[in-house]
Amino acid sequence: MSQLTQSPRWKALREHRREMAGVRMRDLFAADPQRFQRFSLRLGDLLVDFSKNLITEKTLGLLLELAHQQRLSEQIQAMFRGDRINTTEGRPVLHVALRNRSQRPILVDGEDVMPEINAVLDRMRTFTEQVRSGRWKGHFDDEITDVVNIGIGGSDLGPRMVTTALAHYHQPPMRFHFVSNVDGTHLSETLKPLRPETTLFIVASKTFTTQETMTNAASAKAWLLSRLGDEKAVAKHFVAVSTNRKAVSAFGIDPENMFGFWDWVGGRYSLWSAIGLPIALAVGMDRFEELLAGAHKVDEHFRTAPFETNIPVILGLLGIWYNNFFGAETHAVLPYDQYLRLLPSHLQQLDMESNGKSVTREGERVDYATGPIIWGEPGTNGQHAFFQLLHQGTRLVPCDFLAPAQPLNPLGRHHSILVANFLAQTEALMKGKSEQEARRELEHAGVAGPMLGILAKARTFDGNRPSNSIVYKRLTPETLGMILAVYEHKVFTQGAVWNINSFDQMGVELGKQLARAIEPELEGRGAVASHDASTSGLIRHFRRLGLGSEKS
Ligand SMILES: O=P(O)(O)OC[C@H]1O[C@H](O)[C@H](O)[C@@H](O)[C@@H]1O
Repeated sequence: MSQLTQSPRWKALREHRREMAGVRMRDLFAADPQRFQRFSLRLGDLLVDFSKNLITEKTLGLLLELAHQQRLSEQIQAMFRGDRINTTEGRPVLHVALRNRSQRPILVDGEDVMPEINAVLDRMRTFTEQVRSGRWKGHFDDEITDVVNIGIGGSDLGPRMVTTALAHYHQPPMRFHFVSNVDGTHLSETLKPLRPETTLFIVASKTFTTQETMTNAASAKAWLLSRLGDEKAVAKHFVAVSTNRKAVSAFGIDPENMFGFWDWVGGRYSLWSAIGLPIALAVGMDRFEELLAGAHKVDEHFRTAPFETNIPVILGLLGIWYNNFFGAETHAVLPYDQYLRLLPSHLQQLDMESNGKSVTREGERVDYATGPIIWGEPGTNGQHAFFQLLHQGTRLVPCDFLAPAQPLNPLGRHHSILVANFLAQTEALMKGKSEQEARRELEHAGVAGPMLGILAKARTFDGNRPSNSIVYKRLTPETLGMILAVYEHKVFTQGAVWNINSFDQMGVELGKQLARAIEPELEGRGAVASHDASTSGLIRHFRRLGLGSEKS
Protein backbone atom coordinates (compact mmCIF):
# COMPACT_ATOMS: atom_id res chain seq x y z
CA MET A 1 0.00 0.00 0.00
CA SER A 2 1.39 3.38 -0.95
CA GLN A 3 1.74 6.24 1.45
CA LEU A 4 -0.92 8.14 -0.45
CA THR A 5 -3.65 5.51 -0.28
CA GLN A 6 -2.80 4.85 3.36
CA SER A 7 -2.91 8.52 4.25
CA PRO A 8 -5.65 9.89 6.52
CA ARG A 9 -6.94 12.30 3.86
CA TRP A 10 -7.23 9.61 1.23
CA LYS A 11 -9.06 7.33 3.62
CA ALA A 12 -11.38 10.15 4.60
CA LEU A 13 -12.21 10.77 0.95
CA ARG A 14 -12.87 7.07 0.40
CA GLU A 15 -15.25 7.10 3.34
CA HIS A 16 -16.91 10.27 2.09
CA ARG A 17 -17.36 8.70 -1.34
CA ARG A 18 -19.52 6.08 0.36
CA GLU A 19 -21.57 8.79 2.04
CA MET A 20 -22.12 10.41 -1.33
CA ALA A 21 -23.43 7.21 -2.94
CA GLY A 22 -27.09 8.14 -2.82
CA VAL A 23 -26.68 11.87 -3.20
CA ARG A 24 -28.38 13.49 -6.20
CA MET A 25 -27.08 16.71 -7.64
CA ARG A 26 -30.59 17.88 -8.45
CA ASP A 27 -31.44 17.62 -4.75
CA LEU A 28 -28.32 19.55 -3.81
CA PHE A 29 -29.41 22.33 -6.16
CA ALA A 30 -32.94 22.27 -4.80
CA ALA A 31 -31.67 22.51 -1.23
CA ASP A 32 -29.24 25.36 -1.81
CA PRO A 33 -30.21 28.38 -3.90
CA GLN A 34 -26.65 29.66 -3.48
CA ARG A 35 -25.01 26.59 -5.00
CA PHE A 36 -23.99 28.33 -8.23
CA GLN A 37 -22.41 31.24 -6.33
CA ARG A 38 -20.82 28.89 -3.85
CA PHE A 39 -19.23 26.68 -6.46
CA SER A 40 -18.13 29.03 -9.20
CA LEU A 41 -15.05 31.18 -9.56
CA ARG A 42 -14.14 34.16 -11.70
CA LEU A 43 -10.85 35.41 -12.95
CA GLY A 44 -10.77 38.30 -15.41
CA ASP A 45 -13.10 37.38 -18.28
CA LEU A 46 -13.25 33.76 -17.21
CA LEU A 47 -16.03 32.13 -15.23
CA VAL A 48 -15.61 28.57 -14.02
CA ASP A 49 -18.83 27.03 -12.77
CA PHE A 50 -18.19 23.76 -11.00
CA SER A 51 -21.51 23.56 -9.19
CA LYS A 52 -22.71 20.72 -11.44
CA ASN A 53 -20.35 18.32 -9.71
CA LEU A 54 -21.11 15.57 -7.24
CA ILE A 55 -19.73 17.57 -4.38
CA THR A 56 -20.70 19.26 -1.17
CA GLU A 57 -18.75 21.70 0.99
CA LYS A 58 -17.43 18.68 2.82
CA THR A 59 -16.13 17.09 -0.40
CA LEU A 60 -14.29 20.23 -1.29
CA GLY A 61 -12.90 20.57 2.22
CA LEU A 62 -11.55 17.02 2.14
CA LEU A 63 -10.04 17.48 -1.31
CA LEU A 64 -8.36 20.68 -0.19
CA GLU A 65 -6.97 18.89 2.84
CA LEU A 66 -5.59 16.24 0.52
CA ALA A 67 -3.84 18.97 -1.47
CA HIS A 68 -2.32 20.34 1.74
CA GLN A 69 -1.29 16.89 2.89
CA GLN A 70 0.50 16.38 -0.44
CA ARG A 71 2.31 19.71 0.01
CA LEU A 72 0.88 21.21 -3.14
CA SER A 73 1.72 24.72 -2.06
CA GLU A 74 5.41 23.88 -1.55
CA GLN A 75 5.47 22.16 -4.93
CA ILE A 76 3.99 25.20 -6.66
CA GLN A 77 6.57 27.46 -5.03
CA ALA A 78 9.33 25.05 -6.07
CA MET A 79 8.29 25.26 -9.72
CA PHE A 80 8.17 29.07 -9.73
CA ARG A 81 11.47 29.22 -7.91
CA GLY A 82 13.18 27.22 -10.64
CA ASP A 83 13.93 24.13 -8.52
CA ARG A 84 14.79 21.02 -10.49
CA ILE A 85 11.36 19.47 -10.05
CA ASN A 86 11.76 17.35 -13.18
CA THR A 87 13.83 14.98 -11.11
CA THR A 88 14.44 12.19 -13.62
CA GLU A 89 15.96 14.65 -16.08
CA GLY A 90 17.41 16.95 -13.42
CA ARG A 91 15.75 20.04 -14.88
CA PRO A 92 13.73 22.98 -13.66
CA VAL A 93 10.26 23.44 -15.17
CA LEU A 94 9.89 27.05 -16.16
CA HIS A 95 7.30 27.61 -18.86
CA VAL A 96 5.98 30.15 -16.35
CA ALA A 97 9.15 32.18 -16.91
CA LEU A 98 8.38 32.44 -20.64
CA ARG A 99 5.28 34.45 -19.85
CA ASN A 100 6.52 36.22 -16.76
CA ARG A 101 5.33 39.68 -17.81
CA SER A 102 6.14 41.06 -14.38
CA GLN A 103 9.84 40.53 -15.19
CA ARG A 104 10.34 39.32 -11.61
CA PRO A 105 13.76 37.62 -11.74
CA ILE A 106 13.61 33.84 -12.05
CA LEU A 107 16.88 32.14 -11.26
CA VAL A 108 18.35 28.98 -12.70
CA ASP A 109 21.68 28.13 -11.12
CA GLY A 110 21.80 31.61 -9.65
CA GLU A 111 21.26 33.32 -13.00
CA ASP A 112 18.18 35.28 -13.97
CA VAL A 113 16.65 33.74 -17.11
CA MET A 114 14.48 36.75 -17.91
CA PRO A 115 17.05 38.67 -20.01
CA GLU A 116 17.55 35.66 -22.31
CA ILE A 117 13.80 35.16 -22.65
CA ASN A 118 13.32 38.81 -23.52
CA ALA A 119 16.15 38.70 -26.05
CA VAL A 120 14.44 35.86 -27.93
CA LEU A 121 11.11 37.69 -27.79
CA ASP A 122 12.84 40.74 -29.30
CA ARG A 123 14.29 38.63 -32.10
CA MET A 124 10.90 37.09 -32.73
CA ARG A 125 9.45 40.59 -32.97
CA THR A 126 12.02 41.76 -35.50
CA PHE A 127 11.67 38.65 -37.61
CA THR A 128 7.87 38.45 -37.58
CA GLU A 129 7.60 42.14 -38.42
CA GLN A 130 9.87 41.62 -41.40
CA VAL A 131 7.86 38.70 -42.73
CA ARG A 132 4.47 40.22 -41.99
CA SER A 133 5.34 43.53 -43.62
CA GLY A 134 6.74 41.81 -46.70
CA ARG A 135 10.22 43.15 -46.04
CA TRP A 136 11.54 39.60 -45.64
CA LYS A 137 12.03 38.41 -49.19
CA GLY A 138 12.42 34.91 -50.56
CA HIS A 139 15.37 33.86 -52.70
CA PHE A 140 13.82 35.44 -55.80
CA ASP A 141 12.64 38.53 -53.98
CA ASP A 142 9.07 37.36 -53.39
CA GLU A 143 7.03 38.07 -50.28
CA ILE A 144 6.13 35.11 -48.10
CA THR A 145 2.55 33.89 -48.55
CA ASP A 146 2.75 30.47 -46.89
CA VAL A 147 4.36 29.31 -43.68
CA VAL A 148 4.94 25.59 -43.10
CA ASN A 149 5.70 24.54 -39.56
CA ILE A 150 7.50 21.20 -39.46
CA GLY A 151 7.39 19.71 -35.98
CA ILE A 152 5.63 17.04 -33.97
CA GLY A 153 4.24 16.60 -30.45
CA GLY A 154 4.69 19.81 -28.51
CA SER A 155 6.42 21.38 -31.48
CA ASP A 156 3.20 20.97 -33.45
CA LEU A 157 0.10 20.61 -31.28
CA GLY A 158 0.42 23.80 -29.22
CA PRO A 159 1.35 26.20 -32.03
CA ARG A 160 -1.17 24.56 -34.40
CA MET A 161 -3.98 24.75 -31.90
CA VAL A 162 -3.31 28.41 -31.01
CA THR A 163 -2.75 29.48 -34.62
CA THR A 164 -6.08 27.87 -35.49
CA ALA A 165 -7.84 29.26 -32.43
CA LEU A 166 -6.75 32.81 -33.25
CA ALA A 167 -7.72 32.69 -36.94
CA HIS A 168 -9.99 35.68 -36.32
CA TYR A 169 -6.88 37.77 -35.57
CA HIS A 170 -4.74 36.67 -38.53
CA GLN A 171 -3.50 39.79 -40.26
CA PRO A 172 -2.12 40.25 -42.92
CA PRO A 173 -3.48 37.19 -44.64
CA MET A 174 -0.88 34.45 -44.87
CA ARG A 175 -1.56 30.75 -44.99
CA PHE A 176 -0.30 28.45 -42.23
CA HIS A 177 0.38 24.76 -42.64
CA PHE A 178 1.55 22.22 -40.10
CA VAL A 179 3.37 19.07 -41.10
CA SER A 180 3.95 16.57 -38.32
CA ASN A 181 3.39 13.01 -39.49
CA VAL A 182 6.30 11.12 -41.01
CA ASP A 183 3.76 9.62 -43.41
CA GLY A 184 4.97 11.14 -46.68
CA THR A 185 1.39 11.99 -47.52
CA HIS A 186 1.38 14.77 -44.96
CA LEU A 187 4.27 16.67 -46.50
CA SER A 188 3.40 15.81 -50.12
CA GLU A 189 -0.21 16.94 -49.85
CA THR A 190 0.82 20.09 -48.00
CA LEU A 191 3.40 21.05 -50.61
CA LYS A 192 1.19 20.35 -53.63
CA PRO A 193 -0.43 23.79 -53.85
CA LEU A 194 2.64 25.71 -52.59
CA ARG A 195 5.24 27.71 -54.51
CA PRO A 196 8.73 27.41 -53.02
CA GLU A 197 9.46 31.05 -53.94
CA THR A 198 6.84 32.26 -51.46
CA THR A 199 7.08 29.54 -48.79
CA LEU A 200 8.81 29.80 -45.44
CA PHE A 201 9.57 26.64 -43.49
CA ILE A 202 9.91 26.66 -39.72
CA VAL A 203 11.68 23.54 -38.51
CA ALA A 204 10.52 23.29 -34.91
CA SER A 205 12.18 20.73 -32.70
CA LYS A 206 13.45 21.13 -29.19
CA THR A 207 16.04 18.38 -29.65
CA PHE A 208 16.44 18.68 -33.42
CA THR A 209 16.85 14.91 -33.50
CA THR A 210 13.21 13.79 -33.69
CA GLN A 211 13.03 11.33 -36.53
CA GLU A 212 9.73 12.50 -38.02
CA THR A 213 10.71 16.16 -38.01
CA MET A 214 14.19 15.59 -39.35
CA THR A 215 12.82 13.38 -42.14
CA ASN A 216 10.15 15.93 -43.09
CA ALA A 217 12.62 18.81 -42.89
CA ALA A 218 15.13 17.03 -45.14
CA SER A 219 12.43 16.25 -47.72
CA ALA A 220 11.14 19.83 -47.57
CA LYS A 221 14.65 21.12 -48.12
CA ALA A 222 15.13 18.75 -51.07
CA TRP A 223 11.80 19.98 -52.54
CA LEU A 224 12.89 23.60 -52.20
CA LEU A 225 16.33 23.01 -53.68
CA SER A 226 15.00 20.94 -56.55
CA ARG A 227 12.71 23.85 -57.49
CA LEU A 228 14.94 26.81 -56.73
CA GLY A 229 18.21 25.09 -57.64
CA ASP A 230 20.44 27.01 -55.27
CA GLU A 231 21.70 26.01 -51.81
CA LYS A 232 21.67 29.70 -50.87
CA ALA A 233 17.85 29.68 -51.02
CA VAL A 234 17.79 27.80 -47.70
CA ALA A 235 18.76 30.96 -45.81
CA LYS A 236 15.65 32.77 -47.05
CA HIS A 237 13.20 29.91 -46.77
CA PHE A 238 14.19 27.98 -43.64
CA VAL A 239 14.28 29.03 -40.03
CA ALA A 240 14.63 26.79 -37.00
CA VAL A 241 13.32 26.79 -33.46
CA SER A 242 15.39 24.58 -31.22
CA THR A 243 17.60 24.21 -28.17
CA ASN A 244 20.22 22.43 -30.29
CA ARG A 245 22.33 25.00 -32.14
CA LYS A 246 24.84 22.43 -33.39
CA ALA A 247 22.28 20.20 -35.06
CA VAL A 248 20.56 23.24 -36.59
CA SER A 249 23.73 24.35 -38.35
CA ALA A 250 24.57 20.77 -39.34
CA PHE A 251 21.18 20.71 -41.09
CA GLY A 252 22.22 23.77 -43.08
CA ILE A 253 20.22 26.47 -41.32
CA ASP A 254 22.19 29.58 -40.48
CA PRO A 255 22.24 30.04 -36.65
CA GLU A 256 21.23 33.65 -37.48
CA ASN A 257 17.89 32.14 -38.48
CA MET A 258 17.54 30.07 -35.38
CA PHE A 259 15.34 30.97 -32.41
CA GLY A 260 16.46 29.34 -29.22
CA PHE A 261 14.80 28.08 -26.12
CA TRP A 262 15.94 26.08 -23.13
CA ASP A 263 15.92 22.58 -21.72
CA TRP A 264 13.73 23.78 -18.85
CA VAL A 265 10.82 24.17 -21.30
CA GLY A 266 9.00 20.87 -21.79
CA GLY A 267 7.80 20.17 -25.34
CA ARG A 268 4.12 20.18 -24.35
CA TYR A 269 4.63 23.48 -22.50
CA SER A 270 6.60 25.15 -25.27
CA LEU A 271 4.05 27.13 -27.26
CA TRP A 272 4.94 30.13 -25.08
CA SER A 273 8.56 30.01 -26.31
CA ALA A 274 9.87 30.57 -29.83
CA ILE A 275 7.93 27.39 -30.69
CA GLY A 276 5.08 29.91 -30.85
CA LEU A 277 6.69 31.54 -33.90
CA PRO A 278 3.87 30.53 -36.28
CA ILE A 279 1.39 32.10 -33.85
CA ALA A 280 3.41 35.33 -33.76
CA LEU A 281 3.68 35.33 -37.57
CA ALA A 282 -0.06 34.88 -37.85
CA VAL A 283 -1.30 37.42 -35.32
CA GLY A 284 1.72 39.64 -34.72
CA MET A 285 3.96 39.96 -31.74
CA ASP A 286 1.67 42.30 -29.78
CA ARG A 287 -1.08 39.72 -29.79
CA PHE A 288 1.40 36.95 -29.02
CA GLU A 289 2.38 38.93 -25.95
CA GLU A 290 -1.30 39.27 -25.02
CA LEU A 291 -1.45 35.48 -25.09
CA LEU A 292 1.54 35.40 -22.73
CA ALA A 293 -0.09 38.02 -20.53
CA GLY A 294 -3.23 35.89 -20.20
CA ALA A 295 -1.17 32.89 -19.11
CA HIS A 296 0.79 35.10 -16.72
CA LYS A 297 -2.43 36.26 -15.09
CA VAL A 298 -3.30 32.62 -14.36
CA ASP A 299 0.26 31.90 -13.19
CA GLU A 300 -0.04 34.65 -10.60
CA HIS A 301 -3.46 33.36 -9.59
CA PHE A 302 -2.16 29.79 -9.27
CA ARG A 303 0.87 30.95 -7.29
CA THR A 304 -0.93 33.24 -4.87
CA ALA A 305 -4.67 32.51 -4.61
CA PRO A 306 -5.83 30.45 -1.63
CA PHE A 307 -6.64 26.94 -2.76
CA GLU A 308 -10.36 27.29 -2.14
CA THR A 309 -10.55 30.03 -4.79
CA ASN A 310 -7.75 28.72 -7.00
CA ILE A 311 -9.22 27.64 -10.34
CA PRO A 312 -6.56 25.17 -11.50
CA VAL A 313 -6.35 23.66 -8.02
CA ILE A 314 -10.11 23.17 -7.82
CA LEU A 315 -10.32 21.68 -11.33
CA GLY A 316 -7.40 19.38 -10.56
CA LEU A 317 -8.95 18.18 -7.32
CA LEU A 318 -12.34 17.58 -8.92
CA GLY A 319 -10.57 15.42 -11.50
CA ILE A 320 -8.96 13.45 -8.68
CA TRP A 321 -12.34 13.00 -7.01
CA TYR A 322 -13.76 11.17 -10.04
CA ASN A 323 -10.53 9.52 -11.18
CA ASN A 324 -9.62 8.00 -7.85
CA PHE A 325 -12.87 7.68 -5.96
CA PHE A 326 -15.44 6.96 -8.69
CA GLY A 327 -13.22 5.00 -11.07
CA ALA A 328 -13.79 7.44 -13.95
CA GLU A 329 -11.22 6.58 -16.57
CA THR A 330 -11.69 9.41 -19.02
CA HIS A 331 -12.32 13.11 -19.08
CA ALA A 332 -14.04 14.84 -21.99
CA VAL A 333 -13.21 18.34 -23.21
CA LEU A 334 -16.08 19.81 -25.19
CA PRO A 335 -15.47 23.28 -26.59
CA TYR A 336 -18.62 24.99 -27.85
CA ASP A 337 -16.33 27.18 -29.88
CA GLN A 338 -15.29 26.16 -33.36
CA TYR A 339 -12.02 28.07 -32.94
CA LEU A 340 -11.08 25.69 -30.11
CA ARG A 341 -11.60 22.55 -32.16
CA LEU A 342 -8.00 21.46 -31.66
CA LEU A 343 -8.04 22.02 -27.91
CA PRO A 344 -8.81 18.37 -27.08
CA SER A 345 -5.77 17.15 -29.07
CA HIS A 346 -3.49 19.68 -27.43
CA LEU A 347 -4.79 18.71 -24.00
CA GLN A 348 -4.30 15.04 -24.82
CA GLN A 349 -0.57 15.58 -25.03
CA LEU A 350 -0.48 18.07 -22.18
CA ASP A 351 -2.32 15.84 -19.77
CA MET A 352 -1.61 12.30 -20.91
CA GLU A 353 2.10 12.78 -21.57
CA SER A 354 2.45 14.60 -18.26
CA ASN A 355 0.45 12.34 -15.98
CA GLY A 356 0.33 9.01 -17.77
CA LYS A 357 2.79 7.56 -15.25
CA SER A 358 2.79 4.55 -12.94
CA VAL A 359 5.74 5.14 -10.67
CA THR A 360 6.11 7.80 -8.01
CA ARG A 361 8.95 10.27 -7.79
CA GLU A 362 10.64 7.82 -5.45
CA GLY A 363 10.35 5.05 -8.04
CA GLU A 364 7.56 3.12 -6.34
CA ARG A 365 4.71 1.64 -8.29
CA VAL A 366 1.48 3.53 -7.66
CA ASP A 367 -1.57 1.69 -6.34
CA TYR A 368 -4.00 4.38 -7.49
CA ALA A 369 -5.07 5.64 -10.89
CA THR A 370 -3.10 8.55 -12.34
CA GLY A 371 -3.80 10.62 -15.46
CA PRO A 372 -7.15 10.10 -17.17
CA ILE A 373 -7.72 9.54 -20.87
CA ILE A 374 -8.49 12.93 -22.37
CA TRP A 375 -10.75 13.15 -25.36
CA GLY A 376 -13.35 15.39 -26.93
CA GLU A 377 -14.77 17.16 -29.92
CA PRO A 378 -16.33 20.54 -30.40
CA GLY A 379 -20.00 20.96 -29.60
CA THR A 380 -22.48 20.69 -31.10
CA ASN A 381 -20.93 17.98 -33.29
CA GLY A 382 -20.28 15.65 -30.36
CA GLN A 383 -23.98 15.75 -29.44
CA HIS A 384 -24.80 13.90 -32.64
CA ALA A 385 -22.07 11.34 -32.17
CA PHE A 386 -20.99 10.22 -28.71
CA PHE A 387 -23.18 12.19 -26.29
CA GLN A 388 -25.55 9.21 -26.20
CA LEU A 389 -22.92 7.41 -24.12
CA LEU A 390 -22.36 10.45 -21.92
CA HIS A 391 -26.07 10.58 -21.08
CA GLN A 392 -27.08 6.94 -20.91
CA GLY A 393 -23.95 4.79 -21.11
CA THR A 394 -22.63 2.72 -18.23
CA ARG A 395 -19.53 4.85 -17.72
CA LEU A 396 -19.01 8.01 -15.79
CA VAL A 397 -17.38 10.67 -17.95
CA PRO A 398 -16.71 13.99 -16.25
CA CYS A 399 -16.83 16.76 -18.85
CA ASP A 400 -15.54 20.28 -19.35
CA PHE A 401 -17.80 22.47 -21.46
CA LEU A 402 -16.28 25.69 -22.79
CA ALA A 403 -18.05 28.55 -24.54
CA PRO A 404 -17.70 32.27 -25.27
CA ALA A 405 -20.48 34.66 -24.29
CA GLN A 406 -19.86 36.80 -27.36
CA PRO A 407 -19.24 35.22 -30.75
CA LEU A 408 -16.46 36.50 -33.00
CA ASN A 409 -18.67 35.78 -36.00
CA PRO A 410 -22.16 36.95 -35.10
CA LEU A 411 -24.53 35.31 -37.54
CA GLY A 412 -28.26 35.42 -37.06
CA ARG A 413 -29.34 33.24 -34.16
CA HIS A 414 -26.37 30.87 -34.42
CA HIS A 415 -24.78 31.86 -31.17
CA SER A 416 -27.88 31.62 -29.02
CA ILE A 417 -28.57 28.20 -30.51
CA LEU A 418 -24.98 27.15 -29.76
CA VAL A 419 -25.09 28.39 -26.17
CA ALA A 420 -28.57 26.97 -25.57
CA ASN A 421 -27.22 23.58 -26.58
CA PHE A 422 -24.21 23.94 -24.31
CA LEU A 423 -26.37 24.81 -21.32
CA ALA A 424 -28.97 22.19 -22.13
CA GLN A 425 -26.36 19.45 -22.25
CA THR A 426 -24.90 20.31 -18.86
CA GLU A 427 -28.39 20.58 -17.41
CA ALA A 428 -29.47 17.26 -18.90
CA LEU A 429 -26.33 15.51 -17.67
CA MET A 430 -26.91 16.82 -14.18
CA LYS A 431 -30.69 16.48 -13.87
CA GLY A 432 -31.41 13.45 -15.97
CA LYS A 433 -34.98 12.27 -16.33
CA SER A 434 -36.58 9.77 -13.97
CA GLU A 435 -38.54 6.79 -15.23
CA GLN A 436 -41.64 8.36 -13.79
CA GLU A 437 -41.07 11.59 -15.67
CA ALA A 438 -40.45 9.65 -18.87
CA ARG A 439 -43.60 7.61 -18.34
CA ARG A 440 -45.68 10.73 -17.76
CA GLU A 441 -44.39 12.28 -20.98
CA LEU A 442 -45.17 9.13 -22.91
CA GLU A 443 -48.67 8.86 -21.48
CA HIS A 444 -49.23 12.44 -22.38
CA ALA A 445 -48.25 11.62 -25.96
CA GLY A 446 -50.80 8.79 -25.96
CA VAL A 447 -48.45 5.82 -25.59
CA ALA A 448 -50.05 2.89 -23.81
CA GLY A 449 -49.83 -0.88 -23.55
CA PRO A 450 -46.71 -3.02 -23.11
CA MET A 451 -44.47 -0.54 -24.97
CA LEU A 452 -45.12 2.11 -22.35
CA GLY A 453 -42.94 0.43 -19.74
CA ILE A 454 -40.16 -0.41 -22.21
CA LEU A 455 -40.07 3.05 -23.69
CA ALA A 456 -40.16 4.68 -20.28
CA LYS A 457 -37.04 2.74 -19.34
CA ALA A 458 -35.28 3.54 -22.62
CA ARG A 459 -36.08 7.21 -22.12
CA THR A 460 -34.81 7.37 -18.57
CA PHE A 461 -31.68 9.40 -17.91
CA ASP A 462 -29.89 8.68 -14.65
CA GLY A 463 -28.43 12.17 -14.54
CA ASN A 464 -26.03 13.00 -11.74
CA ARG A 465 -23.26 13.22 -14.34
CA PRO A 466 -20.72 15.90 -13.56
CA SER A 467 -19.54 18.78 -15.70
CA ASN A 468 -17.61 22.01 -15.40
CA SER A 469 -18.73 25.02 -17.41
CA ILE A 470 -15.95 27.36 -18.49
CA VAL A 471 -17.38 30.55 -19.91
CA TYR A 472 -15.34 33.44 -21.26
CA LYS A 473 -16.43 36.79 -22.57
CA ARG A 474 -14.95 36.33 -26.04
CA LEU A 475 -12.04 34.42 -27.47
CA THR A 476 -9.13 36.86 -27.37
CA PRO A 477 -5.43 35.97 -27.28
CA GLU A 478 -5.43 36.86 -23.59
CA THR A 479 -8.42 34.66 -22.78
CA LEU A 480 -6.91 31.78 -24.71
CA GLY A 481 -3.66 32.20 -22.77
CA MET A 482 -5.69 32.02 -19.57
CA ILE A 483 -7.57 28.89 -20.57
CA LEU A 484 -4.40 27.06 -21.58
CA ALA A 485 -2.56 27.99 -18.41
CA VAL A 486 -5.52 26.85 -16.31
CA TYR A 487 -5.21 23.41 -17.89
CA GLU A 488 -1.42 23.34 -17.46
CA HIS A 489 -1.73 24.05 -13.76
CA LYS A 490 -4.62 21.63 -13.38
CA VAL A 491 -2.27 18.95 -14.69
CA PHE A 492 0.43 20.18 -12.29
CA THR A 493 -1.97 19.98 -9.36
CA GLN A 494 -2.91 16.40 -10.14
CA GLY A 495 0.69 15.29 -10.69
CA ALA A 496 1.65 16.92 -7.39
CA VAL A 497 -1.07 15.10 -5.47
CA TRP A 498 -0.25 11.78 -7.14
CA ASN A 499 3.43 12.30 -6.39
CA ILE A 500 4.53 11.63 -9.95
CA ASN A 501 6.94 13.51 -12.18
CA SER A 502 4.66 15.28 -14.66
CA PHE A 503 7.57 16.57 -16.69
CA ASP A 504 9.34 13.63 -18.27
CA GLN A 505 8.00 11.32 -20.99
CA MET A 506 10.03 8.13 -20.80
CA GLY A 507 7.03 6.18 -22.05
CA VAL A 508 7.54 7.35 -25.62
CA GLU A 509 11.08 5.97 -25.82
CA LEU A 510 10.65 2.21 -26.15
CA GLY A 511 8.70 2.44 -29.39
CA LYS A 512 11.29 4.83 -30.84
CA GLN A 513 14.08 2.44 -29.91
CA LEU A 514 12.38 -0.55 -31.49
CA ALA A 515 11.51 1.40 -34.65
CA ARG A 516 15.19 2.14 -35.17
CA ALA A 517 15.92 -1.60 -35.18
CA ILE A 518 12.98 -2.51 -37.40
CA GLU A 519 13.55 0.10 -40.09
CA PRO A 520 16.64 -1.53 -41.69
CA GLU A 521 14.97 -4.92 -41.48
CA LEU A 522 11.93 -3.60 -43.33
CA GLU A 523 14.09 -2.13 -46.01
CA GLY A 524 15.86 -5.46 -46.41
CA ARG A 525 19.17 -4.19 -45.11
CA GLY A 526 19.32 -6.64 -42.24
CA ALA A 527 18.10 -10.05 -41.22
CA VAL A 528 14.74 -10.15 -39.48
CA ALA A 529 15.88 -11.14 -36.04
CA SER A 530 15.02 -11.23 -32.38
CA HIS A 531 11.36 -10.32 -32.61
CA ASP A 532 8.30 -12.20 -31.51
CA ALA A 533 6.63 -14.27 -34.23
CA SER A 534 3.94 -11.65 -34.88
CA THR A 535 6.36 -8.78 -35.44
CA SER A 536 8.70 -10.91 -37.58
CA GLY A 537 5.78 -12.25 -39.59
CA LEU A 538 4.50 -8.74 -40.23
CA ILE A 539 7.96 -7.48 -41.22
CA ARG A 540 8.27 -10.29 -43.76
CA HIS A 541 4.74 -9.57 -45.02
CA PHE A 542 5.59 -5.90 -45.60
CA ARG A 543 8.81 -6.93 -47.32
CA ARG A 544 7.02 -9.37 -49.59
CA LEU A 545 4.47 -6.77 -50.62
CA GLY A 546 7.18 -4.16 -51.14
CA LEU A 547 7.27 -0.90 -49.24
CA GLY A 548 7.22 1.24 -52.35
CA SER A 549 9.97 3.48 -51.07
CA GLU A 550 12.00 5.36 -53.67
CA LYS A 551 14.98 3.17 -52.86
CA SER A 552 13.35 -0.17 -53.60
O1 LIG B 1 10.53 19.13 -30.18
P1 LIG B 1 11.10 17.77 -30.35
O2 LIG B 1 12.42 17.59 -29.67
O3 LIG B 1 11.19 17.43 -31.83
O4 LIG B 1 10.11 16.74 -29.70
C1 LIG B 1 8.83 16.53 -30.18
C2 LIG B 1 8.03 15.62 -29.29
O5 LIG B 1 8.54 14.32 -29.33
C3 LIG B 1 8.88 13.59 -28.18
O6 LIG B 1 8.88 12.23 -28.49
C4 LIG B 1 8.04 13.84 -26.96
O7 LIG B 1 7.19 12.78 -26.66
C5 LIG B 1 7.22 15.10 -27.02
O8 LIG B 1 7.09 15.60 -25.72
C6 LIG B 1 7.87 16.15 -27.88
O9 LIG B 1 7.09 17.31 -27.86
